[in-house]
Amino acid sequence: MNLSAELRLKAIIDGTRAGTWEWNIRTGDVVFNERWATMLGFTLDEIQPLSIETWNQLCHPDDLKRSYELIGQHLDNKIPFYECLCRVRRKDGSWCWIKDRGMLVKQADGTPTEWMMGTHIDVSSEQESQQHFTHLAASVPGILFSFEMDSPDALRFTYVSERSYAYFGITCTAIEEDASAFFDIVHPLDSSEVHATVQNCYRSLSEASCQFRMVIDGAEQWFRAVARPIQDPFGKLVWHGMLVNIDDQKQLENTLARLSITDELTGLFNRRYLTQALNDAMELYQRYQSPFSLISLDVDHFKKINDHHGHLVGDNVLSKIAGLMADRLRTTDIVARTGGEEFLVILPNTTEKEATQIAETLRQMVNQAEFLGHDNTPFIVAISGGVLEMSEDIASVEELLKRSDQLLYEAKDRGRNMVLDEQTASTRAPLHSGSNARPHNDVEI
Ligand SMILES: Nc1nc2c(ncn2[C@@H]2O[C@H](COP(=O)(O)OP(=O)(O)OP(=O)(O)O)[C@@H](O)[C@H]2O)c(=O)[nH]1
Repeated sequence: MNLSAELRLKAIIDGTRAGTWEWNIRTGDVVFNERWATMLGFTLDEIQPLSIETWNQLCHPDDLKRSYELIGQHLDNKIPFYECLCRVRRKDGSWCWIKDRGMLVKQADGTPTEWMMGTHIDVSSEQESQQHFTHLAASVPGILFSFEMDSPDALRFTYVSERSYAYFGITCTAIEEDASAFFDIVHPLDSSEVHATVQNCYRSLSEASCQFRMVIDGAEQWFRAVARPIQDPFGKLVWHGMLVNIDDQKQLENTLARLSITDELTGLFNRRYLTQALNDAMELYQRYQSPFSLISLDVDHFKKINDHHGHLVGDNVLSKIAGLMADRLRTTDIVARTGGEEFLVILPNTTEKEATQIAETLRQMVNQAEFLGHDNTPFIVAISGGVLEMSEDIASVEELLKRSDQLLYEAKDRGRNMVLDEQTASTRAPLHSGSNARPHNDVEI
């Protein structure tokens, strides 16, 4: 085809719907094409006379400043092309986004002319979509992200919303440049779970979610991440998802979990937890013969304490006994208030002899402690106990509890303020001689 260069250039410019500009950087003269004017809602005639001032008036001042800086860099040969995104005022007063591109025109031998030439392309709709997305990402209560994986161990974040800085103090750019900026602050105890989820994403190609802790400024915070793969227009799988801070929800869950196993009055474990712990201990015993002992304790004549001093003092007695027990016992022991004035203690790796000694110490501690009545008069409290070591002839938790209760009732029958284990019960001799026993509740009150 034998078309002139001028015709071909015009066809290309018309086809791309580009506005064109030519600017004499010395005189300030400019030439715009008709498309340039219609892009902004004008006709060329309407904006005569044309000069660089026409552009200076229509371009947003902030963008104009940036534009001249970039042109300066181009004229100083620091950048090969000039390119800037500018807001430009339309005839109706609204703003449009213009992608402004151009360069200094040079002679065939490379000598610079006085002219810069380039194009203006209206990119408002792309820019508005981008702005909408940025605003949306800033307003969702979490961090939006996209990632790709060439292998299960090569995850690359292709997008992270700006909230990453508010959440982690790490910019989205830093995470996009190097995913380890994110993975490095995953809590060490949760990092294998996070990596397993990532590997699962790679293998299953389906939606994945994971809850984990991040260590931010030395403090743990819980997050939940959900991601699902979507095929991009080039056929590549890209995971898109959101990371939400669930710390409040986790705190609440932990509080509820703690409350569900805690006795409100004493802060010790409750019967529900103890039953579970006894089942676990029994299983360990049956599988690995891991020994343990059980102590049942009950406050003597507690009804009289309540009746005489009132329920509040009764509550204080229970709390004080709980405190004495918690102080004396090991952290590996499980201490529970299992009923009104009943306590149970599981002692792992403890023989009956050792457990009986511990129960006896508890009995003495309670019996020697000073309790104060409603009128601040001191009174004495006694407890009785039954001690039993788990053995092969005990078939179930129920049987274990029944046998330790029997020992406790026998201690009550024999006069209270004493501890009995299977051996002492069979010899019918109470463990304490009575010499170190202080007067009993029913005597005192
Ligand atoms: N203050 C207080 N009293 C409670 C609580 N739970 C149960 N009680 C009371 O504890 C008392 C237990 O009485 P009993 O079962 O007769 O036992 P006891 O008086 O200690 O007699 P023995 O065990 O035979 O020595 C009852 O009066 C219950 O109302 C509690 O949480 N706080």
